[in-house]
Amino acid sequence: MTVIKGLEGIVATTSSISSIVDGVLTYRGYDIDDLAEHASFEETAFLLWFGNLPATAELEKLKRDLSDFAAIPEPLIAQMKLYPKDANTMAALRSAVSGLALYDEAADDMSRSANEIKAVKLQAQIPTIVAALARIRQGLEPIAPKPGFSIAENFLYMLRGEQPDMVSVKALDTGLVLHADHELNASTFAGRVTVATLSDIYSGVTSAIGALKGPLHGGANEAVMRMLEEIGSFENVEPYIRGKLARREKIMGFGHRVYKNGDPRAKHLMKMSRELGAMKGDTKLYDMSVKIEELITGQKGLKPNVDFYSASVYTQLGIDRELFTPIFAISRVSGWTAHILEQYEDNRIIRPRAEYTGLVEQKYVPVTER
Ligand SMILES: CC(=O)SCCNC(=O)CCNC(=O)[C@H](O)C(C)(C)COP(=O)(O)OP(=O)(O)OC[C@H]1O[C@@H](n2cnc3c(N)ncnc32)[C@H](O)[C@@H]1OP(=O)(O)O
Ligand SMILES: O=C([O-])CC(=O)C(=O)O
Repeated sequence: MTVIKGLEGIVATTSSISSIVDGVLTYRGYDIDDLAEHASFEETAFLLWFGNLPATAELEKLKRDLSDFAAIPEPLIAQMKLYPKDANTMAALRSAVSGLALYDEAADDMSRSANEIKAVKLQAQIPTIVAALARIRQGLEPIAPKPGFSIAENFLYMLRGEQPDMVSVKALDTGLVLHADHELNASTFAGRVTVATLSDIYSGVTSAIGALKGPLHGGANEAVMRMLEEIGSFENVEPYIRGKLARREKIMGFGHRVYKNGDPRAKHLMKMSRELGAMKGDTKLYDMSVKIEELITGQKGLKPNVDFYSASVYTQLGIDRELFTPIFAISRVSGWTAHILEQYEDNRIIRPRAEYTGLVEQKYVPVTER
């Protein structure tokens, strides 16, 4: 047996949802640069689920469905109020999404049409859950979703309790487009492994949230912000980063399993970070981030990934760092569910092998003789 640690370079499935070839990311054949510039998140989700950009009537129907499904069950809100206020937000999200299944009578209906509806429902309800968790943590009442708002607008509205400004809505919407799917990343793979046992879509998304939480994956965006806070000032960037490199510690938000010459999403987030800073008249976070990039790329040859500049973007939108990875989940649930639907279409249980390296030929000894 040849063991490839971390399955690097192993092709584990075919997929027609997104691809990364020569550093170019596409969703259903559309370049991410084109989508980031022109598409809304709702159009992007439709594209991932159904394989084509929606016509006007299809997009309007999807928006209506997302609005209609956005409310979450009252008993779930009551349960969320019982979670410890200082619980990890991704752990709370993982519990709440698992809980959603209990209130969906069609949770175990494995027909394509029922699963498509559940994909749209999960997409609609996860932003409501994240906003409710954020408010409950602050001792505030959750705010009900507003019909007719986009996902980005509704999320900021439910978080802040007031109509969000259009610059913030556009920035968040673009962020959601950029994070929506990414081939066979760890959380998508976790979701596909789960549903390949013919378990339900809620189980798949719950597994995926658990995998996204880790700091080597989606959790890196929160870790980047923690690092920026620890550094504190532009002047401290260089000594801080040099110290980390000397101790051979990882710098969060840098490096990637697939991209070796840079993540095509990072430049969009970098631009957004610069523009938001300039608009607010405070470019400190952007300037610090650029300096970190200079040092890491110069010294290690590592480039920023999608998580690096998203930290300063979200902070400049007034969002707490505990919500960064949940926001990633708000976007990525579109990709996870597209992959889950694809897995069901042509399923085989995913069950690789392990090379055994443990003890052999052990003889049982009764407990009293050990
Ligand atoms: C949405 C996303 O999931 S994007 C990724 C988010 N994660 C992060 O930003 C966390 C920081 N980055 C990392 O830990 C890694 O680069 C990963 C997890 C993204 C990729 O991991 P792998 O493909 O296994 O790369 P691996 O860890 O083997 O790195 C190769 C070399 O680069 C080094 N390296 C990789 N990333 C970093 C980093 N961020 N800081 C310092 N060194 C790094 C490794 O230490 C290793 O060096 P070595 O060969 O001397 O041991
Ligand atoms: O693909 C990966 O390994 C991680 C990543 O960038 C993502 O999930 O967006």
